[in-house]
Amino acid sequence: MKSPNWQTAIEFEDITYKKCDGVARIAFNRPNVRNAFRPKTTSELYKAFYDAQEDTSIGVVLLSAEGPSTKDGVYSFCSGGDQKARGQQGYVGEDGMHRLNILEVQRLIRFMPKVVIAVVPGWAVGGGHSLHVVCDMSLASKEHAIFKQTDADVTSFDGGYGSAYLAKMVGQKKAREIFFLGRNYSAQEAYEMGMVNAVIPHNELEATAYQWAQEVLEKSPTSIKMLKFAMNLTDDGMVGQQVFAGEATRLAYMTDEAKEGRNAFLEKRKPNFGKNKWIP
Ligand SMILES: CC(C)(COP(=O)(O)OP(=O)(O)OC[C@H]1O[C@@H](n2cnc3c(N)ncnc32)[C@H](O)[C@@H]1OP(=O)(O)O)[C@@H](O)C(=O)NCCC(=O)NCCSC(=O)c1cc(O)c2ccccc2c1O
Repeated sequence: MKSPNWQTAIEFEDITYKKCDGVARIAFNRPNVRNAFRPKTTSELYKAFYDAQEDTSIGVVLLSAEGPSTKDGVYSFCSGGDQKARGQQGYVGEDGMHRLNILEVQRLIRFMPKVVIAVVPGWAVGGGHSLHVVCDMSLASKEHAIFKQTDADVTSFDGGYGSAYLAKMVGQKKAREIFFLGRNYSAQEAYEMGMVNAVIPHNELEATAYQWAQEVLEKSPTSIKMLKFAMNLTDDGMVGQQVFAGEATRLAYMTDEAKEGRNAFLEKRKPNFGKNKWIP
């Protein structure tokens, strides 16, 4: 398989954002601080994910990371919120506002009608760990990926997908161990507990992620979207139902029946949905 010819989609400071043949690649680009995110990072992530969501040629997004660190050669996916940017009520951006806007990024990943794959080349820690949890699938570097939850070290707690959804993934006991002890877990251990789809030799990680994306792109876009939303639904309550039902409405709009309903209203007549339309 030929290697992807990535083209920069939008220039950012804290992330890179590229596209190639139906795949978008969004990558953290602060490797010297283990790819910690500050408000600028999260706002750039949001813009990139939103662009990928709106681009009808894109079916899969890879959430990856640049690296390694030029200081010590260590690879990281993301080490969570930048503790230097942390203020009293959140993470403080250039506008002085205190925000927790990584949660908006999480929701975009969760609800976008496309597959998001976390490509974990190194440390996935704190809010960075939660990000891989919320992605649809995770691939991890055999040699360098390390999973760790430090929320309870720094008086933070992702009480949503980062913990409760993780517990659905790895089981209650294991999720509590991950958060309560804050230990390091290798890619293999993460795979064995069910939070990583595959452990990949480091130098094959990006190519494998691109290959997985190409396999997804061969499938029916409608099936993939409805399957993602169906699997989300049971954990997302009424919002999950709303997202799934929104797509069901779109499918209904595409029928002759829906066109007749709309046309009848516009033509100020009674709709004629025809006979024998009550399919069992
Ligand atoms: C990730 C580490 C385990 C790596 O350890 P290692 O020994 O390899 O590296 P160093 O510790 O020496 O780090 C190298 C270099 O990077 C800087 N750095 C690393 N992580 C961060 C960070 N998160 N913020 C700022 N800076 C960071 C470090 O200071 C070094 O800089 P030098 O200048 O000294 O070279 C280890 O680094 C580590 O444990 N990092 C902290 C992990 C952490 O606690 N993250 C925050 C968790 S809370 C969170 O992420 C979070 C954010 C949200 O917005 C939320 C919103 C709503 C709910 C919950 C949220 C949430 O939980």
